[in-house]
Amino acid sequence: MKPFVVVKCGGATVDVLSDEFYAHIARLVQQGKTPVIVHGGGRAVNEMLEMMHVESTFVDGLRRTTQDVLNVADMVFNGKVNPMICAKLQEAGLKTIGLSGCDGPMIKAKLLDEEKLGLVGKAVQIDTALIQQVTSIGLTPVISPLVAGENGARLNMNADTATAHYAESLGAEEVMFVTNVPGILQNGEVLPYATEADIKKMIADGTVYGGMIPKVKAALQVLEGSSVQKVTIIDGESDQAGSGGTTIVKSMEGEKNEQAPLPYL
Ligand SMILES: Nc1ncnc2c1ncn2[C@@H]1O[C@H](COP(=O)(O)OP(=O)(O)O)[C@@H](O)[C@H]1O
Ligand SMILES: CC(=O)N[C@@H](CCC(=O)OP(=O)(O)O)C(=O)O
Repeated sequence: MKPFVVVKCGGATVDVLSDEFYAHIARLVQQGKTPVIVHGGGRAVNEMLEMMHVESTFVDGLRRTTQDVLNVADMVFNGKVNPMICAKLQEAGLKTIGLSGCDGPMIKAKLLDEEKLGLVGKAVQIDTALIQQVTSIGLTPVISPLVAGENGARLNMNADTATAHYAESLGAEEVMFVTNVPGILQNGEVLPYATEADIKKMIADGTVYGGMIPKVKAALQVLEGSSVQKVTIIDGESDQAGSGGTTIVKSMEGEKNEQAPLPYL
């Protein structure tokens, strides 16, 4: 089977992803890889919520989701962002299928912490057979971050977290978190590498905050006991899409990436 490369398109950058980004995804297919696109859309949801005068707040980078917020999020993710990414990938020469975690369902979830976060899901069962099936007939799946709750309910899930679940379940080779910054920044500089210990320290001292928190946690989750060999946080707006950024590694000993890093810091 062709190796899966899971690419998360962040909502902070999704409207302005460079043509080079989409060309990079098309090249992955030519190179015999199977890209799976998971997208966010947090910024577009914020804009729509503001227009509709619906309030929403974040706790450690996760959106507190009321039923009204969920309805708007569903409309924006599945009615706007997902078809837009599909159309761009089609322009780059790929055949696509738009999905959400509710299809299949691929992700079944229970409430993570109803009091604190409302209708946000925590995965209880992940089944990526649907991804295997659609990719086997040459389609590139583009997946929005809603997941299945109980009795047909939909729940919201951070797209970075959903990405980690899909990557682990698929046994992906590589995961790329594409966002609006050129990697993890520390004192204004991009870190070429970050270990688990660095990340814990940077969350504790506030260097990593907000939407970067679920991203680095998801990055560490996929490195934990799965087949994923390379996890990067990269900028999707530049014409260098697909290269550079911060590579997340478990630790510097036993480093498995082909580009052996220099002694860290
Ligand atoms: N150390 C850091 N380095 C870079 N960005 C950071 C850092 N800490 C927090 N951030 C914030 O995280 C944001 C990316 O997360 P988010 O807005 O959720 O993006 P996305 O929509 O791509 O998931 C950046 O735009 C930046 O504001
Ligand atoms: C629970 C939760 O936080 N859900 C996110 C899902 C979208 C997302 O993760 O979008 P980004 O990629 O833009 O961050 C939200 O509603 O914003």
